[in-house]
Amino acid sequence: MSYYPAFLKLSGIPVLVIGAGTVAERRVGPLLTAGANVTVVAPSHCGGMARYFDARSLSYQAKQFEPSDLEGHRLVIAATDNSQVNQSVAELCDTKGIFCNVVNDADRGSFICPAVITQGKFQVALASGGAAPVLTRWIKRRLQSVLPDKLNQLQEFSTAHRHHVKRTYSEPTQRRRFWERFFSVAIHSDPSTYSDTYQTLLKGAQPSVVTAQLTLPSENDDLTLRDLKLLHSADLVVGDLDDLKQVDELLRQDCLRQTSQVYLEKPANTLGMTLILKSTT
Ligand SMILES: C[C@@]1(CC(=O)O)C2=NC(=C\c3[nH]c(c(CCC(=O)O)c3CC(=O)O)Cc3[nH]c(c(CC(=O)O)c3CCC(=O)O)/C=C3\N/C(=C\2)[C@@H](CCC(=O)O)[C@]3(C)CC(=O)O)/[C@H]1CCC(=O)O
Ligand SMILES: NC(=O)c1ccc[n+]([C@@H]2O[C@H](COP(=O)([O-])OP(=O)(O)OC[C@H]3O[C@@H](n4cnc5c(N)ncnc54)[C@H](O)[C@@H]3O)[C@@H](O)[C@H]2O)c1
Repeated sequence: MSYYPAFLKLSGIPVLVIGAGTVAERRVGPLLTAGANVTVVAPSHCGGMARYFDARSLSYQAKQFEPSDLEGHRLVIAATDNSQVNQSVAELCDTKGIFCNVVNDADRGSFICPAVITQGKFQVALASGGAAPVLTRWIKRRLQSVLPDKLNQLQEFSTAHRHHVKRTYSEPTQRRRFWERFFSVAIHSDPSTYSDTYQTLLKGAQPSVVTAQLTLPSENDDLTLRDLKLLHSADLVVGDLDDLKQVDELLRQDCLRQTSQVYLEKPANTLGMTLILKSTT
């Protein structure tokens, strides 16, 4: 059995969270952001949970869970530190056809909560089928360091121009190609240049190749987030054999590596290389 991934619309939907510790707190923020009407039931709460108590769509009941608390709820999170309570919540939910997440046992619940990276409307959700949550968290951190930080603006720009592109290109394949070319250039650019790139590509012109000269610290641990992102975005990297070897694991598998003796002057104890970020010809 594998899980079916989906994004839920919870605006105005009553959701019950049982328990008010650190794990319940991690659930409540995203539920409120999604517009759910959240009820939290727990005899005590952690410090972080208190910041949500002023929210109009949250009600906190300082008491132990009782089966009647489930009435009227469409989604339930069993997040107490008592596995027997969590299990009986799950069983009751099963009989009532309510979807239930059990934070201490994926198998007992009917859905699991993924690790999420959010940039505006853009969401990346990750899970390991309940098998390795800490691995999931670790992969999320890795992804965060390589994802461009302007996804939000890129999404807003493409949403605003979607209908125009649809009118310009009647064929879905043409539209997809147009957007792929646009994103491949825009992802490395400042949002102020999106309009120019868009107009240029609409006219059918080829965007120019974007290059970057990097001088990097000799230890990978000292690389900045910007360096990591640039290295990961590169389609072609030109540099000394030794320098290339050192950054090899930070490059994408499909990135071309090219060794060259001729290289820019670099300070001692640094690596140097030329990155071709996107060649669209
Ligand atoms: C991804 C993330 C999302 C989130 O929770 O928001 C998440 N766990 C995270 C972190 C984390 N989890 C644990 C530790 C402490 C390390 C340790 O002590 O072991 C840490 C680290 C930390 O807290 O920093 C321990 C743990 N987790 C579960 C169990 C029970 C079990 O495995 O049986 C135990 C043992 C408990 C015990 O021993 O008592 C179960 C689940 N954890 C899930 C999600 C679901 C499966 C997701 C998947 O498929 O990968 C599921 C099934 C529950 C669910 O669906 O709710 C979040 C990263 C948040 C982020 O960084 O964004
Ligand atoms: N899913 C995850 O990511 C993850 C991570 C770490 C731990 N866990 C598991 O989640 C459980 C909860 O972790 P936590 O750190 O939030 O615990 P916590 O001790 O901080 O909070 C437990 C909460 O449950 C409430 N509670 C206890 N009995 C209750 C009852 N009968 N009715 C209503 N509320 C009740 C307490 O008042 C408290 O608010 C842990 O026991 C652990 O097994 C899950």
